[in-house]
Amino acid sequence: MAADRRIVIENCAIATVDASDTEYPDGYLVIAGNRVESLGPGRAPEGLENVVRRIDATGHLLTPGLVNTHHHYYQWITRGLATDHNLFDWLVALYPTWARIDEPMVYAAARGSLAMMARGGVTTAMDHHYVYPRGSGDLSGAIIRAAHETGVRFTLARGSMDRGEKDGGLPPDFAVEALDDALAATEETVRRHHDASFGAMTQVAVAPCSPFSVSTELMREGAELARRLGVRLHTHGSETVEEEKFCHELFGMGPTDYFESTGWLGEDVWMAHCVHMNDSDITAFARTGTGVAHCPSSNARLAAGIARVPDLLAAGVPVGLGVDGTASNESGELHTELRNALLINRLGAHKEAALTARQALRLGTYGGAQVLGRAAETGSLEPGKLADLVLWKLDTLAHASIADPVTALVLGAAAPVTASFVNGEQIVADGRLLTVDEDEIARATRDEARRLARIAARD
Ligand SMILES: Nc1nc2[nH]c(O)nc2c(=O)[nH]1
Repeated sequence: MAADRRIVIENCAIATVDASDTEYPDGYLVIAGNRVESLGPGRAPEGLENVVRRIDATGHLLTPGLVNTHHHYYQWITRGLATDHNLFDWLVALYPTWARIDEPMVYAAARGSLAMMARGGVTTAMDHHYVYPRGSGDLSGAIIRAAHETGVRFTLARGSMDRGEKDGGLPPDFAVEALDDALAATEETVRRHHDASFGAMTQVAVAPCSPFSVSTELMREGAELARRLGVRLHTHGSETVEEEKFCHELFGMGPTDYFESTGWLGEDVWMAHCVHMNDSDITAFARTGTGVAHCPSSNARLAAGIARVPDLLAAGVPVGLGVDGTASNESGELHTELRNALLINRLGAHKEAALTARQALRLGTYGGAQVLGRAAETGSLEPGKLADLVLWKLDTLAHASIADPVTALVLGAAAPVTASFVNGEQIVADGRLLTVDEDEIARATRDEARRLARIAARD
């Protein structure tokens, strides 16, 4: 894209989610090339050159694009199973099916997961993929291809499991990789796909799965690998009481102390869930700058509990939002997680003082960019940052009578996306993806879900 091609968006409310939470009830934003050039109250400045498009956004709220910080795309083809289980029982029920996935299945599932999020305003996505059956093909390559086709900014968290049942782990032995294979494949994925430059569309993180599916050696050596290669670290942590018990029994300490002992606290680390954290765990996260991916719907679906998000934020811990895998959050949408984060946290200790609508929007945008290490590039609307942004239609039956647009977005029904831009390129128009064919993806994911179910039933 030529650097000076301009798109002007006018006549909308704007929530910038900058450090001062600046908002304009009626404002404009100018995109130049792939960046936000200017924004403010009233009309755009006169005399701008190379304006290729003007969008009259009357009735809309403009926000930064949403950032998803935790997901497992392959689960798109195992949704709606083991619906009344807690985490460990759910995993034990699903591992045997997951261990049969192959490249076409993972590609289809990734396309489904990405399409669902992108049409709902996600502009930066991630996938924590940790199931790599022997001979299943280039799964990481397939996921990255799907993200590229969808047009979102993307982090692949290259996951791994090497602690099978025979080593006291939860997954069956046939579902895990050998330690050296996992490390070598992770390093190769980083070397092939990670782009460290400003505005990168693809990044890779090192992401062993969870304390009960990964050896202590893989945790330690994974951390060393990530730091040698200069990439981020991601894992599941403190999700359930069962995990806490597992850590005490096997390692003689709770999950946070275990993570610290293996090199897993730091500014380059973010962890999914973090539900069962005591005060000293929260202090350790704050002291080290470790980030959290809060997944309210999944935590409710698996009866994991309520993360202490207000305490994490008060302590200064970076917190973003996560859909989590769609086998534990069948909706697969992130914009509804803003609402769920607010509502679920009000059921916790802080009650009505838990989270405001603006804090929920910040979790889903700037907070997510922070935990993915990309806050200098995306997550807020500021001159010089990447033009990753969403126009939410709020003059609908569902929203028009709510005066405050941020409240309408967060507490109202899921708002339609009129336009979504990544890097200044439009990927959604009137709720439909411009980059991929949603109906074709729906058919492909149905077919691959059926093929996987047949193979799993046969083996
Ligand atoms: N919610 C989830 N938690 C997990 N822990 C683990 O080891 N795997 C998972 C998962 O797929 N979802």
